[in-house]
Amino acid sequence: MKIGILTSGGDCPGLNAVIRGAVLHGVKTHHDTFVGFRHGWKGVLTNDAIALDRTDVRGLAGEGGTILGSSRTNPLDGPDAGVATVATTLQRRELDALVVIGGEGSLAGAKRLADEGLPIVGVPKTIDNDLRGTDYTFGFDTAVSIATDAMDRLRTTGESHHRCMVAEVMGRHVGWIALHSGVAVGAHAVLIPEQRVGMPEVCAWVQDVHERGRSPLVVVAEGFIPAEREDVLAENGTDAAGRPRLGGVGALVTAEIEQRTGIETRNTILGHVQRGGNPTGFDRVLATRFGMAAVDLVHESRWGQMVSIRGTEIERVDLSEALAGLKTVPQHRWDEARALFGR
Ligand SMILES: Nc1ncnc2c1ncn2[C@@H]1O[C@H](COP(=O)(O)OP(=O)(O)OP(=O)(O)O)[C@@H](O)[C@H]1O
Ligand SMILES: O=P(O)(O)OC[C@H]1O[C@](O)(CO)[C@@H](O)[C@@H]1O
Ligand SMILES: [Mg+2]
Repeated sequence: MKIGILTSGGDCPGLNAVIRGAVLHGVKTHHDTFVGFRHGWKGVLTNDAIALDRTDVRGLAGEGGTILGSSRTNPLDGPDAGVATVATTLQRRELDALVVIGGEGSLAGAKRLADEGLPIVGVPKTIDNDLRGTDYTFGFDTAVSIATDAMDRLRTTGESHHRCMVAEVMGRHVGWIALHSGVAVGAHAVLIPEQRVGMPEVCAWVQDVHERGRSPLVVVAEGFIPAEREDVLAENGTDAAGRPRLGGVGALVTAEIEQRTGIETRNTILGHVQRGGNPTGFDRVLATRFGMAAVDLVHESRWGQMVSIRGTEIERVDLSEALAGLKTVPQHRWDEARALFGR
């Protein structure tokens, strides 16, 4: 078969490992040939693709970023977009299938195109880990590991100066990165989009820890909304796709803590560092298995499905199941973490 691949949405450690897994498995097992579309859906709309052979994916398992480039282009929106344009590119390239590696936005586009009869399968990616239908997305483990390492460092400098340290991590709609990295470093407060917490409560936790002689560490997800506010903090305009650019809630939390407790406090925004660099061993293995399984999905003509992991097994689910709302942090996981805050 002749198969197209694209990477779409925010990049994520492990994208290259998926591409490598798909190409190696397809070439070795099924004698497939591959092309990679450049810059996500944009490459499909403009018919911009490169051939991908075994030699092109050599050594890619551990490399961050994506050799294909990524974008937040919508395949169905705009004068040069639409089902017909995508179908024409697939025909011109004589492709039997398209593998879309993306988050919930990119896969929503993939589903709509598959519903129109195009031969498309999905691979779930995002550092946010917010896709349903899979226990994990690759990239999440790497982001947690980077955030954990950074916050271990914040703790030592915080202790030296007996300061409160605030770390803002990614997590647009969900708090998985904040929760896992926060628990990993023994944070004294973890603030996530799913839970409305007021600043008096956060300050009480901080004060308790400070009085015990420790340096408080507060982890805050970029999408956290303090109970005193109505909306998420997004004062940096919008991105190219028109989405509000988040960020800044760490500074707000820092200012509130200093003002209400008088404890000297410093803010650090981890930002895109969490998405860069080499994937962890866990993510390399998951991404490789996802890439291989996506090719099997193609050979079974399972259009409109994506690969997923349940426990230790790779499975397949309908995109409709994966896209039926975001996978948020459940209440019991928050309660577990919260039990360790404060006194
Ligand atoms: N329902 C939809 N149908 C078609 N395209 C969509 C839909 N929703 C979003 N998109 C397109 O998909 C692009 C990528 O979505 P988004 O920016 O959420 O990234 P993602 O693939 O979810 O990855 P991540 O959120 O991890 O960065 C959006 O910029 C938009 O152009
Ligand atoms: O790279 P950009 O466009 O600034 O997007 C940042 C967003 O992408 C993510 O990293 C992944 O969805 C979010 O956590 C974050 O809000
Ligand atoms: Mg998204």
